[in-house]
Amino acid sequence: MAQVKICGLSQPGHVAAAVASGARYLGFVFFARSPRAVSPAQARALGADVPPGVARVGLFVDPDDALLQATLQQTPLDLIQLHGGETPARVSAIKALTGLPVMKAVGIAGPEDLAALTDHGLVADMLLVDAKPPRTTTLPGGNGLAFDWRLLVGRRWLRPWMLAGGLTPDNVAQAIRLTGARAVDVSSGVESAPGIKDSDLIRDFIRAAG
Ligand SMILES: O=C(O)c1ccccc1NCC(=O)[C@H](O)[C@H](O)COP(=O)(O)O
Repeated sequence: MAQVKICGLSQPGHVAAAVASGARYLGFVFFARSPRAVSPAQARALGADVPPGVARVGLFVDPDDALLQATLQQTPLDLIQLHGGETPARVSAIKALTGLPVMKAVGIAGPEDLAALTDHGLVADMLLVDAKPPRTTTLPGGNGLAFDWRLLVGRRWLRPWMLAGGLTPDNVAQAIRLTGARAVDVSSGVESAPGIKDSDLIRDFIRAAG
């Protein structure tokens, strides 16, 4: 079974549904422009009763040190997800600053984007292989768009990786079969409206990834 990360959680009932269905990672978005953004206090409450073995992931977009420190003072996190234009050097600095493992998201639109996975694989603890956002959006992720999964066939990186981008309960099994992903990440595909998670879709997604 592929491990599942449910990203952009903001309601306790959806956290409970994700945990009960077997999610291994819960994503909390600390990016003000996102419809899924939560405050550190909200994230702390959402993650308070998470059982051992389920990781609380804090998602940031080009955060400065002050934001990271202020968030971590208020919210226990197990993994930092970086979803902006962070360089490998910045990833390394954030690991040192926070003392937490870092998952670096890399947007893929074509073969020319794959080299960034190799570069980030030298420093990040995990890689998130996501669709490159379209120029028309202000959101660096969570756009519900897939990329051509065939680009990943036969590729290997130094670090564990998750597949993301446009995954749904209907296509996740095929995506896993084609790419060999051992972990998958979803946001829009388990929502009934933009930013609104749906417990039934969360359950269906995790079952389909199994
Ligand atoms: O979800 C957001 O609102 C978001 C905002 C800013 C940066 C990243 C964001 N989400 C990133 C994720 O981890 C998503 O799960 C990933 O991009 C896949 O999203 P989707 O295609 O909607 O499943």
